[in-house]
Amino acid sequence: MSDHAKKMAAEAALEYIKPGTVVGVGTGSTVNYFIDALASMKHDIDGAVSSSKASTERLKQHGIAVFDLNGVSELPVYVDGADEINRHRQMIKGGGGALTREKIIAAVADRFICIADKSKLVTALGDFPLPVEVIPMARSYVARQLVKLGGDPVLRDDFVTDNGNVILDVYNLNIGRPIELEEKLNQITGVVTNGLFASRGADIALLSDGQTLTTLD
Ligand SMILES: O=C[C@H](O)[C@H](O)[C@H](O)COP(=O)(O)O
Repeated sequence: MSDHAKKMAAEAALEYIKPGTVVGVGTGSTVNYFIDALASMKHDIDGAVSSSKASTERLKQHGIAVFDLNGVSELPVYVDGADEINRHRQMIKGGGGALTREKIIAAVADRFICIADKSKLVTALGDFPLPVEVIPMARSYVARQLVKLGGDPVLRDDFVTDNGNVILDVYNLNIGRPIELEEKLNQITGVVTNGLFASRGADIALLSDGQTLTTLD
C-alpha cells in the first residue's frame, strides 16, 4: 500500500514539469518512483540537477542528463520527498542523509513540490528524529549544544554523507516554532545544515494514500 501511495504521488508530479527545462530532483524511495516516471519525459526536458549520488546514478541509468548546479541559473521546479510534513508544508527531511544538497537545490528552485505517502502528514513536526549534518571534528561539541536545546542526539552509525560529514539524529526536540529552530540550529558552529525545511517549505504537497491524491497548496 505504501509503495503504491509513493508511486501515485510521484507520478502526479509530472504534471508540474515543463518541457525544455532543467528539473531539480531530490532523494529517497519516493523520488526513485519520480525518476522512473520522469524517464517518460526525457526527450522533452533539458535534464536534471540531483541532490545525491544515488539519484544521479538512477537518472543516468535512465539516460537523463545530470548537470552541475553551478551551471544552471533557472530551475522552475524541485521535486522531493519528506520524512514529515505539516499543514503549512514545513518538513523534516534527511532520513536518507541528503538534506544539505536537497536544501541547496530547494533554495535555487522557483517551486518545491513535495511528494509523499500521506502517512507523512503530521499535525506537529518532531516524532521523526531531526537529522543534523555535522563536520566530523565538531561532532561532540555540536551534540553538547543540541542537548542544551533539549534534544537527544544520536550519531547515525556507519554513515557518511555525500559531502563527507556525519549525521546526528536528534530525538525529543520541541519543534513548536520550526522557522526559529531551523535558524538556531544552523548557527551552531560545525553544523552544516539541519533537516528542518521550514523557512523554505514546499510550495505544493502531493500526498497519496494509494487510493486518492491530496494536494496542499
Ligand atoms: O535524505 C533524504 C530525503 O530527505 C528524503 O526525501 C526523505 O528521507 C524521504 O524519503 P522517502 O521518500 O524514502 O520516505
